[in-house]
Amino acid sequence: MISIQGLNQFYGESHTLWDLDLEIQEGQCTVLMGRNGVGKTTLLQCIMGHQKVRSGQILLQGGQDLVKVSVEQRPRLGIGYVPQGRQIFPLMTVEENLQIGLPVLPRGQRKIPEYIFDLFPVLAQMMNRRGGDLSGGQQQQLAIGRALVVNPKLLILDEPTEGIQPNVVQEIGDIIRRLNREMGLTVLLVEQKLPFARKVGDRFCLLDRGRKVAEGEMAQLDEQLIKQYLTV
Ligand SMILES: Nc1ncnc2c1ncn2[C@@H]1O[C@H](COP(=O)(O)OP(=O)(O)OP(=O)(O)O)[C@@H](O)[C@H]1O
Repeated sequence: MISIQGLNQFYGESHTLWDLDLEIQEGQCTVLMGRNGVGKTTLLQCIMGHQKVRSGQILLQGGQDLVKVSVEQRPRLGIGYVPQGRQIFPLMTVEENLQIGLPVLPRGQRKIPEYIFDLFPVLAQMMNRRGGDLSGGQQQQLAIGRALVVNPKLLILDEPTEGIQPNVVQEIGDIIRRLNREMGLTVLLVEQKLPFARKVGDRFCLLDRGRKVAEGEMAQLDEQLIKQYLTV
């Protein structure tokens, strides 16, 4: 679905991503893992166009290079993004937060899809409440709902369980699995919690200091890799 080839990224003089290659396979849920500060968020931001890439390619199926596509165009290519920290607009209502993605859709199709309310009934109940009044878990559901408004084929999530109560974490895991396995969305997510990664992920990719150090089927993520690259 997406083929990342030879990606290098810098913050000023600081070389952050090094010659990164990664294949995001269609229909799979890939979990990007690694300790704090290894470059996971930066990689997602490069895919979304929020960070500039120094060299390398991010190829879509069909060969289009995302690096050459403007930030505004990327959601139109079927990519939904749930950023770290959710980025809900606190003074806007739930409905207005959801509507933000609508201009991406062709005229005549600019309607919040009903299935979003089937997935997250709480959003239907709280349509007129302000985003800032929602709990952390509800805001995360809103952030995922907002990303789904553009009818993505690829859903990218940056630490969707960060700062969320355990019962809601479970619910969000179930929803990501449904989106991936029942509705066929390809998923790429950053996740630090190992049980959650194992539950939702088909594949893992481990980063260390901006380089890919291991990848494979989730079952191949063994104790040695965990000790070497994940435990602190
Ligand atoms: N806007 C920025 N300007 C300069 N340096 C940055 C910027 N954002 C991140 N960095 C640095 O780049 C490196 C990679 O950060 P990044 O946030 O991508 O890592 P991460 O693996 O997502 O970490 P975390 O798990 O803590 O979110 C870190 O050393 C970080 O300090």
